[in-house]
Amino acid sequence: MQRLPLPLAVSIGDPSGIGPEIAIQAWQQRNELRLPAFYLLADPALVAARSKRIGSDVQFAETSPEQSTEAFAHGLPIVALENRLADRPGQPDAANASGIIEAIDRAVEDCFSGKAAAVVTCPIAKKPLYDAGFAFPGHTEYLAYLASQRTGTPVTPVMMLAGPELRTVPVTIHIALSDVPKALTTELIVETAVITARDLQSRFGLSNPRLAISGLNPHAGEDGAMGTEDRDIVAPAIAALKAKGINAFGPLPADTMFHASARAGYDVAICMYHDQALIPAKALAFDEAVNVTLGLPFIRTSPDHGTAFGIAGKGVARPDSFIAALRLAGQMAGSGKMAESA
Ligand SMILES: NC(=O)c1ccc[n+]([C@@H]2O[C@H](COP(=O)([O-])OP(=O)(O)OC[C@H]3O[C@@H](n4cnc5c(N)ncnc54)[C@H](O)[C@@H]3O)[C@@H](O)[C@H]2O)c1
Ligand SMILES: N[C@H](C(=O)O)[C@H](O)COP(=O)(O)O
Repeated sequence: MQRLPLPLAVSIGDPSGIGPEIAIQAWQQRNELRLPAFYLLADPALVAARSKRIGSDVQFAETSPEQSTEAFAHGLPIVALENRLADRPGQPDAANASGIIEAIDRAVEDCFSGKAAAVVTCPIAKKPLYDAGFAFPGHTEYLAYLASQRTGTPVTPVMMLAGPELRTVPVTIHIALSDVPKALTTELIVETAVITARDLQSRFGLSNPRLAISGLNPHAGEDGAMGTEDRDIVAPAIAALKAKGINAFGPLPADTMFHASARAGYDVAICMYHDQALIPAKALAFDEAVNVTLGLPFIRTSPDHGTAFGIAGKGVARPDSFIAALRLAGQMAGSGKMAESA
């Protein structure tokens, strides 16, 4: 008997966002797009209610991770959460936090226990989770926490946005812009770049990845005339990376490193703060880019967009970035073979 590939574990994200409907749409396109098998960790009642709301005739298969690859052919596999989730599109509610977090926890645990090949997360909104006491800036940091709890080893996560024409990594992530200069250290840049280079080799098959390192200030500081961080913090990090044999160069002025011919010169842009990295990635490929967490002992991808509360429940959300996240997770897991559907 041929063994079926391990499925991807998809966490439902914030149920008031578009997560349920992009998962439904992706499953409906599974055959034409030859998507890897996945199951949705969710409240089945929420997914059924959202399906009805958007006028979808999707079939469901309430199942277990172990049975989900087989079930994938016939219905959207749902692995039921213990917590209930309400179908109130566009109205985030801290009362859903337990279910949102349970879905993430179980997806990670399914990877560690060999039931799933990777974690794919639907978007969460940070504020309702913070209001419920969630102490992590986002998935990226929470997944690293779960990994270090599970393995007993500290884990530093790195956020990478990966699109067809550009990969970017923010060194500092979910912090206020005013806090960036204080948080930016030579050590943090080096650690982020080392993890990025290592994972591009091991998980993306790039034997000698080229890392373009941005500056922080306009014109990368213009020799200290517009800020000293580029000279005093970023440049020493690049020297340290070169000394480790990593193909890193910069600091590059951020405004001129993303045009087409500049992009041809590197495999990833290491940027100093969130928007410096995410604006070019999303501007170039909002419907195709994928958020990947590097540095984890398991694979995690996510669409590049958020909860899109304004369009949730209307049936107009595009599933493309989520589909790209499924595909990339499948490729990274090396499944190669896609689950055949009936
Ligand atoms: N992976 C994640 O969990 C993740 C990623 C990004 C943002 N967020 C969170 O999402 C929330 C909302 O963030 P935001 O408003 O800045 O960004 P957003 O991506 O949710 O929405 C930005 C704009 O793009 C549109 N849009 C987003 N996804 C779309 C899709 N699939 N199809 C069609 N249109 C789409 C929205 O309607 C909106 O106009 C925030 O709380 C943020 O923290 C979560
Ligand atoms: N910074 C990400 C983005 O804007 O796409 C997003 O908030 C997701 O972060 P997590 O994957 O850490 O939740």
